[in-house]
Amino acid sequence: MTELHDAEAMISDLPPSPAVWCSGLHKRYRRRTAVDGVSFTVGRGEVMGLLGPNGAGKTSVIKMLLGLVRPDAGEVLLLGRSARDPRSRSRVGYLPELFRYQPWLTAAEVLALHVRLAGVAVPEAERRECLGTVGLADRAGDRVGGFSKGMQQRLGLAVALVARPELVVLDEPTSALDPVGRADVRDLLLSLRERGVAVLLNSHLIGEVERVCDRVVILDQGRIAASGTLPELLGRRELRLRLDGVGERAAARLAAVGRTTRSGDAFTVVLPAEEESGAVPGLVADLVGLGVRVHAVEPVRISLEERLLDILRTGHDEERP
Ligand SMILES: Nc1ncnc2c1ncn2[C@@H]1O[C@H](COP(=O)(O)OP(=O)(O)OP(=O)(O)O)[C@@H](O)[C@H]1O
Repeated sequence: MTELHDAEAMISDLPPSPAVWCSGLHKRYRRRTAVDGVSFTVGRGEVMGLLGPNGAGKTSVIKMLLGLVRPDAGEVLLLGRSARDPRSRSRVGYLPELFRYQPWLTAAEVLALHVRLAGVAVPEAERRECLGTVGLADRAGDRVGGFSKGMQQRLGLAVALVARPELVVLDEPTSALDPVGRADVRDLLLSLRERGVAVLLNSHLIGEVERVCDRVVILDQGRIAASGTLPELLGRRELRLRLDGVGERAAARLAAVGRTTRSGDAFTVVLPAEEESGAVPGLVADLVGLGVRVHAVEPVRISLEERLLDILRTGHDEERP
């Protein structure tokens, strides 16, 4: 008995298992490899963004995580349990990319149905509040068949949230929403994080991902092209210059600072991570000394969109080993 209590005490002292843990996921559809060795974790209370071009494998990964598509290889644990275990599934909320709800049911009935399916007791007042959170408070008694696409997506969000999930997986949750609806979803994601709910968000709206996500995984052709926290991914700074009269020695001086690209008189130099505060004034002084005319100098931190395009163009994340 004491030993059992000791074991329970030891387990309760352990940090909670990640919301999502997956390792070596592979999926082929006939000859086409859709997902090729994808591994990542989503911590409890973490908002993680999945980014990548059309066909990169994002939805396939999500479906494998949720047990909706069987991986050819790889392992998945949701909330510390197998993805097929009903005990983990009942604590996961999911909004699919292509959503459709029973058109003959009212919004309130759809929520009641999903609460029953999840096997969780959620009082009616709480279900109504959930509809209010997604802006459907006054449509609870209306049939879903008469809802606009955006309203159906809002209902889908309510379905994903209503059974008090510990992990919420949202596949393009704002694709049908108006700008106000998008801003509402952003607030919703932040409030989920505050409550310790983990979120996996697949979205093409990079600005949205940049605002709400703690960490990002970038998929390209079924593989992880880059991943990290936003500061890790965006930590890179660049120096943008407009110069004329750049000869060989000046070009070499620019290249000595970092990788340099040129488009006409516009030069972009990647600044090293451990850039000394004197590096930029020193460079400008040297360029002037080499006869270069300096029209503009602007150090910038790149946006997630620029970073994403850069990673997808070069095929890998040059910042990381
Ligand atoms: N059921 C299927 N049968 C055959 N091929 C599939 C199937 N589902 C996905 N694929 C293929 O797998 C690849 C990845 O598709 P997936 O839907 O996972 O990409 P995605 O990153 O979610 O794309 P998007 O941003 O366009 O939604 C694509 O080449 C797609 O054609």
